[in-house]
Amino acid sequence: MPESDRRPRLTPAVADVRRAVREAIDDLPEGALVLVALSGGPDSLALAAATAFEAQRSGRRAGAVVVDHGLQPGSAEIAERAADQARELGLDPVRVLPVQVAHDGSPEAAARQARYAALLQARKEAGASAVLLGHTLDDQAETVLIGLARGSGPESLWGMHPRIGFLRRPLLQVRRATTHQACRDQGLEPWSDPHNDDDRFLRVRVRHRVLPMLDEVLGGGVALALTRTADTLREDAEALAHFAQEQILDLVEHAEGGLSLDAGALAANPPALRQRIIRLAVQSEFHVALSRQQTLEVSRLVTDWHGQGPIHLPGIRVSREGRRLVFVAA
Ligand SMILES: Nc1ncnc2c1ncn2[C@@H]1O[C@H](COP(=O)(O)OP(=O)(O)OP(=O)(O)O)[C@@H](O)[C@H]1O
Repeated sequence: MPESDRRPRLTPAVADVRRAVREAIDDLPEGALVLVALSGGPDSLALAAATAFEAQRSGRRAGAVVVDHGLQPGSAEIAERAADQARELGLDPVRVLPVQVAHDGSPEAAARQARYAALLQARKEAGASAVLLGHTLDDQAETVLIGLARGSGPESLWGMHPRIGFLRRPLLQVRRATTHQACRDQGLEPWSDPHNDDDRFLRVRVRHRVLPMLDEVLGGGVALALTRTADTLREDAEALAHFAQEQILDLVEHAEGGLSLDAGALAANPPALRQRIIRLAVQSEFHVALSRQQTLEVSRLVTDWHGQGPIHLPGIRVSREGRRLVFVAA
């Protein structure tokens, strides 16, 4: 490509991606290092270019980590090519990390687990303040839709968190079309992952068939509506989690082999909060995640108690003893 075509141009797409990155790293101190998780695909390549620019502009440092899952022939070359692109963009340090992907269960889940472990380890070793991931608004919409279809509870509808621990996802409000355009505008040539067109993957079918069909039938903007819903749900859920955490400190008493909660105070809470407190108590004491059905059963010992006997959950006995709801290991 002629040198003149590679010169970064400030087009609307480039500006959008840069703005998203600027907002995502705004709270970090001068001199802080951020690492871009770079697959070489268009989303993370656009993210890398914007991060290189924004970090330099604001006196911060930006590096990149490319994980080589070793799952397909030539993966090491693909990873090296992405690393070279990152170096050309001025990112430093740039590391390629080969990982071992476990062979039991779903290969995608195993690859994801190995990737996140490697990214967080790399962050630690480099002393970086954050790792930036290239998930876009379209990825979020797909995640929400898949969660909704699986019926795996409200948590699956929250979508991906914009910030969780050291991980940040600056592009969750940016369309995939924008990152692709930003790459073209800057003369960047992303790697095209053949998996992204492989219809055997549920996510690919949702991307190529379901979302376009929903757009056609329901009118455009479905992806945006899905992500907005996820944001609202997540914010509400975070508020409930906060209140549950706060309340549990007042309601709980620890005892030999378990704990008890003040049933009267628990009953005074709205159902959503009451159920969360029950789940949180069980999770923290017994490391068990109660299903909705189990939680409702326990909740009835609080709101609908007329002397009935204990409930037996796997490894836990729950009973009502006067004003207290008692959980003991069984
Ligand atoms: N091999 C990898 N090395 C480092 N980071 C990765 C790798 N694969 C994915 N990621 C990170 O996770 C994000 C989401 O991954 P996903 O698999 O959905 O994207 P992709 O199709 O590989 O490519 P991209 O999102 O870069 O266009 C990427 O944007 C990137 O930040």
